[in-house]
Amino acid sequence: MIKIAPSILAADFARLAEAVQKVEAAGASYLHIDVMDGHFVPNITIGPPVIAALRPHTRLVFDVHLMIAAPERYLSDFIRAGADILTVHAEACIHLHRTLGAIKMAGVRAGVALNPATPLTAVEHVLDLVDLVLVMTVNPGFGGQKFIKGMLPKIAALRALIERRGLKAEIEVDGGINTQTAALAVEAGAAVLVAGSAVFLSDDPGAAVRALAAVSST
Ligand SMILES: O=C(CO)[C@@H](O)[C@H](O)COP(=O)(O)O
Ligand SMILES: [Fe+2]
Repeated sequence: MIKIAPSILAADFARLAEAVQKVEAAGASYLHIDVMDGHFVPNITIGPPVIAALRPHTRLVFDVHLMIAAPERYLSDFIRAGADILTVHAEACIHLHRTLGAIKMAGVRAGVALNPATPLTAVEHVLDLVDLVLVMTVNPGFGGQKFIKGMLPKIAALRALIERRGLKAEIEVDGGINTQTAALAVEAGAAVLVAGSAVFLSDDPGAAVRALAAVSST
């Protein structure tokens, strides 16, 4: 089963609870929350207080994508705020193995993300530690960018590697996902689709979630 993870980056920040309830009712699995610090990426978004404020409004799994430098400094703040999955960038962690171990030790799911230019070898030695690998299909920092098709072979190679090693990590794709690119990503091996603009900039976010789920299962 393919999972849909709407990204609130494209939602109206003044009406987040309402936006989240719409996608939950439409059958979304995860709520993708993009945290940016203005250092690791050239943009600043939200932090733990906004996540904590949203937590009582939904039962969706909070899939927190940390686009921040040295994320190990803030793991406990995000867990306390309500994160269920904490994904750190391989490029942002000097001690990636230690950071992923700390996330698991804290009792939440661990994810590792890869920028488009980062090869799979960067996560080869931590794959057994993670619940999720996030393959960025745009350069992180902004919503509304164009899907990079050159990432499809990377997704396929990751899928093969995970299967060959008998691991359970989910492959999540993030950036430029719409009904067309969703089909390509799923065909390559993705199991979780993040979508911001395609969901929250549409007139009917619930219908957009259902459309993505329908495309990806055909
Ligand atoms: O992490 C990011 C961007 O850095 C994403 O999660 C975006 O929020 C996806 O937005 P769309 O490309 O779907 O508009
Ligand atoms: Fe993201």
